[in-house]
Amino acid sequence: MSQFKLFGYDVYPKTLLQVNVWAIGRDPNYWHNPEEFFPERFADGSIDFKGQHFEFLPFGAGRRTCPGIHMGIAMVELTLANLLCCFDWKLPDGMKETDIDMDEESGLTTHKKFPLKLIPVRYQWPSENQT
Ligand code: HEM
Repeated sequence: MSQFKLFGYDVYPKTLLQVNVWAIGRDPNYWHNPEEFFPERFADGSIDFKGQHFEFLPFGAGRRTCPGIHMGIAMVELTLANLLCCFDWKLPDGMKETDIDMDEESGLTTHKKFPLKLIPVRYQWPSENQT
């Protein structure tokens, strides 16, 4: 790769560029209330996570995109689906939804700063009540 200019900056061969996808994913020019935890924002939209929509790149994009994308999605979906299918979830006594702290820990991967504490209540399938 030869030297080129990007937004007025000279980029030299062998320069390591890091794309700040964290900031892109919170850019108010592209996201309504970006800091709000609102997964429903994806429900009716056309934006997905496969690297074609540059405002949302959890798996990167292009030639170095994550090769484990399908395994990653399967693991997350399977785990979440089982947790939601087998249990109802309630907050500990005295805690409200607005008390949930969504702050993040910084690091190579993002973790919640304070663990989510929920109480699982085993879901009773209608067929289990039949004797
Ligand atoms: C939800 C789960 C996962 C997420 C969010 C994720 C995310 C990412 C991201 C953002 C990158 C960097 C892409 C880039 O530089 O543009 C990456 C790279 C990579 N991921 Fe994943 N990943 C996940 C699961 C997995 C799994 C399950 C595997 C393997 C079994 C895997 C293997 C890799 C490898 C080998 C790379 C380096 C690719 C390269 O540099 O050419 N990932 N991943």
